[in-house]
Amino acid sequence: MLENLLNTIRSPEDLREIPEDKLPILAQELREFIINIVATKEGHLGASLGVVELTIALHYVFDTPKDLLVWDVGHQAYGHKILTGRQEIFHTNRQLGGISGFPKRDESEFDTFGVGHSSTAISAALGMAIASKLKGETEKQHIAIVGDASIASGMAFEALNHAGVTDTNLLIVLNDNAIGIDPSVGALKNYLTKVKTNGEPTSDNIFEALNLDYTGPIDGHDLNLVISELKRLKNVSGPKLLHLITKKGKGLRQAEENQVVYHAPGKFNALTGDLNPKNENALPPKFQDVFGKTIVELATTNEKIIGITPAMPTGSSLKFMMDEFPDRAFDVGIAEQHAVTFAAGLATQGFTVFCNIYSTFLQRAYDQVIHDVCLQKIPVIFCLDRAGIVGEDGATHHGIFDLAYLNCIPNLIIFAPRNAVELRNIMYTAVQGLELPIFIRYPRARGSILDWQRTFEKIEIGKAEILKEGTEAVIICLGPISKNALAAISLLSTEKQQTIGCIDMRFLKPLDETMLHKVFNKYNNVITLEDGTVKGGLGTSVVSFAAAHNYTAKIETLGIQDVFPEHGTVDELMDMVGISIEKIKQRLLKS
Ligand SMILES: Cc1ncc(C[n+]2csc(CCOP(=O)(O)OP(=O)(O)O)c2C)c(N)n1
Ligand SMILES: CC(=O)[C@@H](O)[C@H](O)COP(=O)(O)O
Ligand SMILES: [Mg+2]
Repeated sequence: MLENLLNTIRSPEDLREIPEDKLPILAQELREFIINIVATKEGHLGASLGVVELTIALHYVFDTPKDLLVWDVGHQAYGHKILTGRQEIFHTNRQLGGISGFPKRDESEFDTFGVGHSSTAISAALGMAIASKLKGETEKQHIAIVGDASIASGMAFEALNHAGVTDTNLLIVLNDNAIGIDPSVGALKNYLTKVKTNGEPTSDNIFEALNLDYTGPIDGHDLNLVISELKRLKNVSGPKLLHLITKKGKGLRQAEENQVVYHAPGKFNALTGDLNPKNENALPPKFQDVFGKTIVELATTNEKIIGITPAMPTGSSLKFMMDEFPDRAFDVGIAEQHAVTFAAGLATQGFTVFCNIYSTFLQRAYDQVIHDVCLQKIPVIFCLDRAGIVGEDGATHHGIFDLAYLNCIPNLIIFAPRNAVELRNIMYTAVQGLELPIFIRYPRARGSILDWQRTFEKIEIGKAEILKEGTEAVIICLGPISKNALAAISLLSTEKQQTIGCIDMRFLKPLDETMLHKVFNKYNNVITLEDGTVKGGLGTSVVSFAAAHNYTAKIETLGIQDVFPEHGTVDELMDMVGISIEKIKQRLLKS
């Protein structure tokens, strides 16, 4: 029987007024609240459902916001948001102008650290703990809540290694549900499974070996037990780790049974838990599926082909290859740095390696790209999914920096396929052998071609394509965003349309200089268009080219201008940054 306890909570102070024996009722209400909103507004589901008891217990026991909670990734922090004053606006989660899907410092004083990318929480909380020590705030508690997949990442290990030699009020809560987005992998996962199976820590406890005070494993859904352990640990000095066993998706049958899908299920029926029916058969495929199916097709006839993903088999669709060729497809866990150098190592031994990483997560492995791949001209084939604006995940997840951060590195090729056929053909081309590493970037989107599985054709490296001739002005685009340019042109009067040309550069590197000479010899009005940051990307390259060759055409650069776009739909955000069809049309009317 529910008691509307949740409605009485505007801050954790209200929560602390509730008698402990009533908290399980609150847990049920909080779960229902999350389910009801995510069912219609979408977002991450399973992770937040799994930490409902932990979230209540943390805010019940600790004096938040004075005590500092740091959620790792933050996709599991919906309950935290709801209990910390955001219940009434939670329905705006991940929508334009609404609250962020992740903890964010300028959203609430309870959000102590901005997150989205994984495995940062222990470092951040340790930093806060050392700061408190230096400031003499000896009573202050610092708690990092980190998942089993995220703790296996290099950054988390680095932080554990440091934490173990400090004398700080640091508590690491390991929320172990044995899964990331996809099932967790690796030797640490096997170790944690052993600990769980035995029901007690092994004699060679890995955390104790790192000098952490280890407690667990305990049932993370036993609210009273979690509360009593947190109360006890509050009085234990030094760095400590509490190992909780939880179930991702807890409380919604389908989410418990199908944890991968219900990580972020889209819309579903809040009462039954069933996913809303989708008819995707008649739609062109997502770029990720073109990658996933094409790599299987290529690997079927070429046993040198290897596929790698750092923890995103489903999101990247490498799972198709993992099912078909398990010996040649690797999920290395949340380990982007390792994925890049591992790929390079394999490639030195004659393998043809596809390393698929979301554009935003490749930021983690920048040194590996420079030092382990490009400097040595190792021809790894990188597929950067989720390039450009990704939508509701927002600022932490947009893949808008890759063009700029790759453009300045020597010895690489950067290609943006305009459609599924080009993605397929560049993968085929890369398998034939390239002298340099290639970075193939594509968006979180569907293509536009239904019959995309055509006979493979080789793509000429560094060749741009004229999509439309004009007379006065030209839009120089990069890859899929050319769709917006062509659509914008088509909205103009027939006469105006004839004046505007459109070119898809396709390759940011090598830049098709022959094409650019033609452009600057023909047009006085040049517009560049990209779905990444202009600074350092296509816009910068075209401006530099013009300057180097003394061309005097007027150049305007459309793209993301020195801002972090927030969350919203892709269309809304493209409009805000000036690269939607409508905004391009408005710009063309001025040409
Ligand atoms: C650096 C980085 N790589 C990949 C991701 C994508 N990602 C988000 S959540 C997640 C799984 C996290 O698993 P875990 O830490 O066990 O938390 P759970 O979802 O099980 O609560 C992954 C791989 C990310 N956010 N950051
Ligand atoms: C929290 C996180 O980083 C992932 O869950 C991410 O939201 C996945 O993005 P896609 O939905 O684009 O696969
Ligand atoms: Mg997990």
